Amino acid sequence: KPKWKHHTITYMIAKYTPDMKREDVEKSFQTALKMWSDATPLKFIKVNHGKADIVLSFARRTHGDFFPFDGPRGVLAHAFQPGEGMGGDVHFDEDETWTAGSQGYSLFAVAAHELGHSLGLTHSRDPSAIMYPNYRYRSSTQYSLSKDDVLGIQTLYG
Ligand SMILES: CC(C)C[C@H](C(=O)NO)C(=O)N[C@@H](CC(N)=O)C(=O)NCc1cccc(N)c1
Ligand SMILES: [Ca+2]
Ligand SMILES: [Zn+2]
Ligand SMILES: [Zn+2]
Repeated sequence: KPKWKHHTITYMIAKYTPDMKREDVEKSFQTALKMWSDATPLKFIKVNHGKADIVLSFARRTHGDFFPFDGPRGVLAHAFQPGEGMGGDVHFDEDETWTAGSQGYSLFAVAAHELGHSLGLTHSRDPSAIMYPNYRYRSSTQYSLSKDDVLGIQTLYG
């Protein structure tokens, strides 16, 4: 199972969404990353240019990989498992409405799920897990990883 060999992982926001304020995009990613770093020895460092392990961006339809997005709804985002180049990167479908509130899709909730993939996790059958395949709105305040998520991530980086 692919995983990051180093425990300090860099991330970069290559493109923002016009749906949200920049600081809300950054806060959504920061909160999602903190959930995973709280359950592991991993540390996440934001870099603003150059190389990064995890590159986060928004795109619609065909966008330079073999996984074109599908317009509104359906696929919301995808992430590549740990590795060189595109490994770890996350793409969010710009044809969705991204939000820090509750109208549209919660960028925090989707980022938390996608970053699980970026760290090496696959989908879970546990409906309470963030790695469950289907989206469920979660506000970033009263939200934590399920036992299944913690078990999964600690198997990789425990
Ligand atoms: C086959 C994959 C490319 C599907 C894609 C996904 O799982 N990305 O990680 C995806 O966007 N799945 C949707 C399925 C759906 N529209 O309900 C999803 O919401 N995944 C993100 C998500 C967000 C928050 C929580 C959970 N459990 C899942
Ligand atoms: Ca879509
Ligand atoms: Zn993509
Ligand atoms: Zn997924």
